[in-house]
Amino acid sequence: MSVSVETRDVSITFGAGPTATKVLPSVSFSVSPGECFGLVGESGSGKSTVLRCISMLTDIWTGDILIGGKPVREMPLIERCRTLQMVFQDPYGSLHPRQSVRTVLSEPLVIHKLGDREDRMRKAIADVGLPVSFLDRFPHQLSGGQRQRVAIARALILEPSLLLLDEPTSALDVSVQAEILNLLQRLREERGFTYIMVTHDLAVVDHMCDRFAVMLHGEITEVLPRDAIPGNGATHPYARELIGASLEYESAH
Ligand SMILES: Nc1ncnc2c1ncn2[C@@H]1O[C@H](COP(=O)(O)OP(=O)(O)OP(=O)(O)O)[C@@H](O)[C@H]1O
Repeated sequence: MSVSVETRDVSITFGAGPTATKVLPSVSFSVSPGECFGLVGESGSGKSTVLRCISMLTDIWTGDILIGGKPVREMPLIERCRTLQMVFQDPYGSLHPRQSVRTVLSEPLVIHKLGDREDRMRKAIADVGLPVSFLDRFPHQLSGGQRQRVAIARALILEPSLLLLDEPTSALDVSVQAEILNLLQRLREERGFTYIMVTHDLAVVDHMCDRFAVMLHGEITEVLPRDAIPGNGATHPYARELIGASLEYESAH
């Protein structure tokens, strides 16, 4: 259940005329099947936009995005949903307050006309470490970490190969962040998922990612292996500065 991802010269401009903003001038990177690839960089550098392009949440980009060698634009919606899923930062905003966990998890199964719904939902909820009784809970009856587990279960229920993770732990308490990262790590080991993970936290990259791209003003300055973090092996000045600041912060805490 692994898939490769390739972006080639992906570019996106929001707006038109004098207010047009080129948010991504040209982004190219490759992710191997089963790899966890991080996207880091300052706020507004375009990290989430890259995920939105890959997932086709926005489709006004130019260039090529291939998933398992197939252009994502040519994938029918149904196939795309069963290949890739996204997990967002804010588990409060991403779950409908009036929908029970059962409704949240059953919706994709109904849309995709999949059978054995109860079994699939029970498996998904157990896979994210929650009791089956939680299927009958509503979001307000869940903690932030439990909500994020439900959001991950929703992403898993169609058994995708690629998860796009947009700061999946940054809205959570520090103690809960590690639990969610460990859950994501375990799921990747068990299922061989490919992950592309946006984060502003290099400690998260160090914990989770095989390689990571450092973005600045919509461009990738450098792609580095995780083990470039401890000795600050970056060569681009901005990437060196980012890693240096993170190492300084870590040593002071
Ligand atoms: N739909 C849109 N219309 C206009 N501008 C947009 C749109 N979406 C994103 N942008 C702009 O694109 C830039 C990049 O945004 P993006 O959310 O990708 O950055 P980011 O690196 O993920 O930031 P953060 O870490 O703060 O989430 C920002 O300047 C943002 O204002």
